[in-house]
Amino acid sequence: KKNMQPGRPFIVAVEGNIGSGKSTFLEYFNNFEGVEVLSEPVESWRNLNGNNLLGLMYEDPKKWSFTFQSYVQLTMLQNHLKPTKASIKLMERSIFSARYCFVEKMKRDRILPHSSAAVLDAWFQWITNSMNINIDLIVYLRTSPEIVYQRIMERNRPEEKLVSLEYIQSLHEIHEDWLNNKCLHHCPAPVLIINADLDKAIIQREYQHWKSAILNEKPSTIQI
Ligand SMILES: Cc1cc2cn([C@H]3C[C@H](O)[C@@H](CO)O3)c(=O)nc2[nH]1
Repeated sequence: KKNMQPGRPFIVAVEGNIGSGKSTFLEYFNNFEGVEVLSEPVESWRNLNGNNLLGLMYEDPKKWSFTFQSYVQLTMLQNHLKPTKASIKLMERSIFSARYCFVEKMKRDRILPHSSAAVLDAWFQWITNSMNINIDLIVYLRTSPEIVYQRIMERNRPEEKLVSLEYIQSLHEIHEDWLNNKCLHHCPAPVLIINADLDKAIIQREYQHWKSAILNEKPSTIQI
């Protein structure tokens, strides 16, 4: 699938649960020429003028989820709009997973009051309707909750020590609803599902197999 407007890069969003191997995926494709990788701005979430919004959110979700997700939405928008000379822009997550996965989850858990969710949604609707937030392909790193939970514990990110298996399981279900079960919500692009339970060493073969579709190298004969 060639991207429509000449001069605009082919934009890929890598989606998946916490610990699903997005960084590993991005590191692999970062080596190819013409590719610009935009990682999730976790460091900004950890330090906005001295405030660790990520930490606050995990410590007291009811109090800080709106603040955190509001800033996430801004930083993801900045990534979407960031100009690039590269022909392929690989983004870690997107403004869509912010809205349809994480905010959705917090709404369902009643962590976000409807009033706060409504404000986040008003921003999301205005942004996505008034700007060109284009994505040409979503790569869904599909995992089993138990496996990624194990990886999260081993990775040992300080803010994530409070993450429960239940949280990971429901985030998995939400990703499945969004990207695997006939796209319950608005799916902004075709979805390529990769089995990301595979071990780091083996999964490189999977990346290699899908490389031409991910890098838009030739009209992909693969029906996604
Ligand atoms: C778009 C988006 C990414 C994202 C990440 N996170 C959390 C999950 C991980 O613990 C950490 C880094 O992805 O941030 C979140 O709570 N809400 C998010 N929204």
